[in-house]
Amino acid sequence: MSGEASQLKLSCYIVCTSLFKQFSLKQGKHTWSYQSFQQLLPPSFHRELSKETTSHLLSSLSLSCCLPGSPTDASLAKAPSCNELALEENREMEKHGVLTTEVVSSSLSQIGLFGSGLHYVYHHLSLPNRSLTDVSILRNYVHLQKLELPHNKIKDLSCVSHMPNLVILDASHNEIFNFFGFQPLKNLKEVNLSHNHLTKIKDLSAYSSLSKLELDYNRFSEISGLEQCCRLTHLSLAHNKISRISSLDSLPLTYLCLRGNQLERIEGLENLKSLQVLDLSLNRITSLSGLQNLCLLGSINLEKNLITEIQECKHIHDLFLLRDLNLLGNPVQEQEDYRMLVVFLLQHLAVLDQEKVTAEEKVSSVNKYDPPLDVVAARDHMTHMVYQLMQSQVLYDSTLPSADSPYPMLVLTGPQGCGKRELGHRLCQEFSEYFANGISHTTRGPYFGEENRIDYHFVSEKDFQNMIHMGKFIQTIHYGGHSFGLTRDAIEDVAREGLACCVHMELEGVFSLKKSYFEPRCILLIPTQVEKYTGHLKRRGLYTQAQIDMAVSRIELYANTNRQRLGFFDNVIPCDDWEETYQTLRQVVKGYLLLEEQEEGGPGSTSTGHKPEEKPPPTLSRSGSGTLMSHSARALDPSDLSFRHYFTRIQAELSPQKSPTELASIRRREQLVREAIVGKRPGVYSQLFKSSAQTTPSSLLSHDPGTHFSRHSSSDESRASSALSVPSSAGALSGLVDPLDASVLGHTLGTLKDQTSDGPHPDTDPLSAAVSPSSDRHPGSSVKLILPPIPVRRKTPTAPSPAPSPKPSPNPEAGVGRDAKMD
Ligand SMILES: Nc1ncnc2c1ncn2[C@@H]1O[C@H](COP(=O)(O)OP(=O)(O)OP(=O)(O)O)[C@@H](O)[C@H]1O
Repeated sequence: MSGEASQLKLSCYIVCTSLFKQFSLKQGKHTWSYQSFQQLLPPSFHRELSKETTSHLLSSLSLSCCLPGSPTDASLAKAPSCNELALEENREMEKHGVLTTEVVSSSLSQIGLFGSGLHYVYHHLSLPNRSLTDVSILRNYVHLQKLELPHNKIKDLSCVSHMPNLVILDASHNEIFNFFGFQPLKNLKEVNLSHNHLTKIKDLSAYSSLSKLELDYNRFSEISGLEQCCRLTHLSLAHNKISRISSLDSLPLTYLCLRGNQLERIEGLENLKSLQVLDLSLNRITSLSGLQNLCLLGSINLEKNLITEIQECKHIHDLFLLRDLNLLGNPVQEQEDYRMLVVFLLQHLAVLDQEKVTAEEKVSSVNKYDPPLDVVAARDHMTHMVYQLMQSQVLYDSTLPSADSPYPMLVLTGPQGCGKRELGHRLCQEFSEYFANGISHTTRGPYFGEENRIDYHFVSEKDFQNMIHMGKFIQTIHYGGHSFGLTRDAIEDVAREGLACCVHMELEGVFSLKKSYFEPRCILLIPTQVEKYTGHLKRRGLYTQAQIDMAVSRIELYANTNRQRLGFFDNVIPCDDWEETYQTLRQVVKGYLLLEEQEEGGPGSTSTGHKPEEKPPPTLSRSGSGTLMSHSARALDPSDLSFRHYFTRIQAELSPQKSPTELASIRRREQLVREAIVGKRPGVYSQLFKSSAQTTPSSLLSHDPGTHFSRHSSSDESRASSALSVPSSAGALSGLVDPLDASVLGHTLGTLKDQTSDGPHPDTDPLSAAVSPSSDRHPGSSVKLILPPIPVRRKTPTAPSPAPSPKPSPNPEAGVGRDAKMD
């Protein structure tokens, strides 16, 4: 048959069937003759529609037909009486739930699909809610593709065996006992047998096209027989009696519903890599374990189960496509902060417990449970500002911020135990004319060999809290279960000596300190050989494994900060070898102090190179109580020009370099001040002087938010310029110190971690090569150095030596708890 001819036949077929439907609706059962059938067709079809075709069409539509040669047209005359009888009979059958051809005829529909020249007819029979018990007549409807028989009383579906083209079958809400009680149909894709009386899933391997299977509200107690359904993507077995998930392992399921069963654990789903929607509501599940591999999962319904722990969410923490989670009706909901914690743990969620997760919820959960460093610092800073403002105001004259150069501070930062404290002490000892330690307070007890007011001010938690409420602190942090904080008095003590303050602290402390009006120089000391660093921490014998892990994990935090915040650290120094680190550090500091050339200046110059007339007042002494004996009377004496020069110089040297814009601004302001003083232009500055003369001490403190902002905006600029100046300041070290390339550090740290299993190779280690100063190793640096916890000389300062190298502790016991530096 040519393509054109077959197309024509198909068209005839569509027309015939629709005519048939019209007539059967109007006239009940008819007996059709070939002629009468032809009369109904448009003339264009007459030639093409042969007797055979007509016969075939009519029989396939279950029409009783009278073709020429068999019963004649004359028989039509008798038809009405036959019909009446038949109608009566049909009514009787319908009463007993038997499906009749009339009912089928009235419900049958064909949907013609036309597209790109392809004509296709889709046979659809829908008979819902008819109280049907017997549908055996359907065996004649071999062309059916979609059969819907829901809400009837059907027990037997064997007629379906005669429908080789059937694609969709809905026999839900019936009385079927026999699971798939019909012959395998290779085209069958979707089957709904929900709400029946099925008890056992039989082997469905012959139903090779099956993709959707709904078996809710039956009596299944186990899942089986589906193993070979290699196209099954949608499976629903809600409200059965299933107590174990099994036999689903190899299926390409994207949707699985096991709502309302008797499941106690999630199992057997590990390999359902395509699963996107999972409904396990109304079960007895206690843990989310078993879901961790389902990386395409977007929706999980666990409503009304027995999940009690929020920590269970860790099992689905890495499901990055998960958007919808329902834990309504689980005991876990009773827990405090439940919603915020879940939102925090599952940041990708868009809907939790049927309620949209807002961006605000996500931000506040992060700020609460894992606040970014900026947030921690801002909170800390705000707390201390508020408490300070609540006190009667004291004028801290020594550290009072000046318009041009802030009070000089040097911060050594890096992960715990990286040696920054000892390095700071040694630095203050060597450069005692410039620096003294700013001593923090802590609530932790002293380690063996540590001394109160030298290593820390050791205080109780209660005292620490009182001090916070008294507005004593500039910044505090909570680290390793203890509180640490730097007081304004600690800095003021140093400043009154006319010295710059050197402090050591963790990264959060630096962030917080930088929020205050202080603009510290900040040096990052970072371990680059993780194994060596870990070994060093272990040897100290002070830390638990968890503390060591935390310290090690924070290396990445420092490296990231260095990578992401250009200029945050003024210098980065690897600290794998204590002696080398110190040599690098002192060179960096000498670079800050511009001491290089003067040191080379010949026999007349001092160890640190400053000119005799610029030397500050005599070396520091301590009172018996351990506090610094103040020289502040002399130091702050405005008539003492030598100090003023010295102090201004230190300030200038330690403060970050000014950008051309800042310098221009300063010059403009100086000009205005000069003019105001000589009475030339009584402009803005005379007003400023007037108001500042009238200001209360509190407004003189930089707590004034306005002051803060203006200073910070300028300080940001200057910090940016200081960032740019890092290479140049390192360059000033005549090639001794290579400024660390942040990207190299980040990269090499990663590489290093990979290498740790093989153990570090200090000599060939590319990381060491990348970050270590280009200077040769200090003589003796390979010797295992044993430092006393506190260098003895720090307590009774003597004249600084050029490069005091750490010596073994005179008291061997002093080394306990503070073992050799990283060798
Ligand atoms: N005021 C402060 N602000 C922020 N961090 C601080 C402060 N004081 C101390 N720290 C830091 O807290 C961490 C814990 O201090 P602790 O004295 O217990 O460390 P440690 O074990 O002695 O190691 P380290 O040798 O690094 O000081 C250290 O990294 C320390 O530098």
